[in-house]
Amino acid sequence: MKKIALFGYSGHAYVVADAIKLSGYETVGYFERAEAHANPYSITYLGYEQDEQTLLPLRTEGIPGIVGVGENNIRQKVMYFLKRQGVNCTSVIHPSGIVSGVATIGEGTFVAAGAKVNPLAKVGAGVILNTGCIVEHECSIGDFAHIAPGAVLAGSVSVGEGSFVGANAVVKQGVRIGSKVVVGAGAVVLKDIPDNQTWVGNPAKEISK
Ligand SMILES: CC(=O)SCCNC(=O)CCNC(=O)[C@H](O)C(C)(C)COP(=O)(O)OP(=O)(O)OC[C@H]1O[C@@H](n2cnc3c(N)ncnc32)[C@H](O)[C@@H]1OP(=O)(O)O
Repeated sequence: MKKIALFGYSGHAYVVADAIKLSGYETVGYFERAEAHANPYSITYLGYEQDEQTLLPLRTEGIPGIVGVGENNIRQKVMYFLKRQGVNCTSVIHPSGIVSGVATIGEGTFVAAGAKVNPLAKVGAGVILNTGCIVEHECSIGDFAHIAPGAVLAGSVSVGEGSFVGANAVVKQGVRIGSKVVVGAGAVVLKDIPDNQTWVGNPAKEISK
């Protein structure tokens, strides 16, 4: 059975833990700053990844990890740290997630239950494709982005690095969303969005942060 380590153990990490279990991996344990009070998956606590030696068993045995942190910046920082420490991240796809055979998914990317990734989509590293989202044909999603539950990206949409597309948002075909953008829940995005902006509503418009 393939082994994997989980980084983070709350909220989003529970969703990842569920998918890991259903995907037939053996979770060797979780890493967190301190042992979690709740342990719904009865996973062994392996320590804080920043403490020397805690990652040694993963390095020695070549066991990959996945970072179960919803916040894009933090997920990126932890993944970069792990890479520097010689620990690779791997993607996890829930058994009910559907990824086209001609789509690509980067390392450490999580595809949640019911998410669909259609042909020729290119999904970067450390991305969250959350529950039931749709990434249509030829979309391009930058590293460390998060497509929230139920969001729909129509054909050939691009989403920049570190951007967040909120729950049930809809993005019209061909629209280009920049980096570090926030699209609010339920937004309907009809126009390109420059980097670092927050857009909400239908039709979506910018709000100042
Ligand atoms: C598994 C998971 O849980 S994944 C996470 C899923 N969560 C989501 O999708 C939530 C996404 N977040 C949002 O939609 C947030 O409201 C944000 C990020 C867009 C804005 O949050 P904030 O910066 O805190 O803005 P704030 O709540 O102060 O609202 C600012 C204004 O925008 C409006 N607004 C905020 N969000 C939305 C929205 N989604 N749609 C329409 N209007 C909105 C507010 O009503 C407010 O308007 P007002 O100034 O006229 O009163």
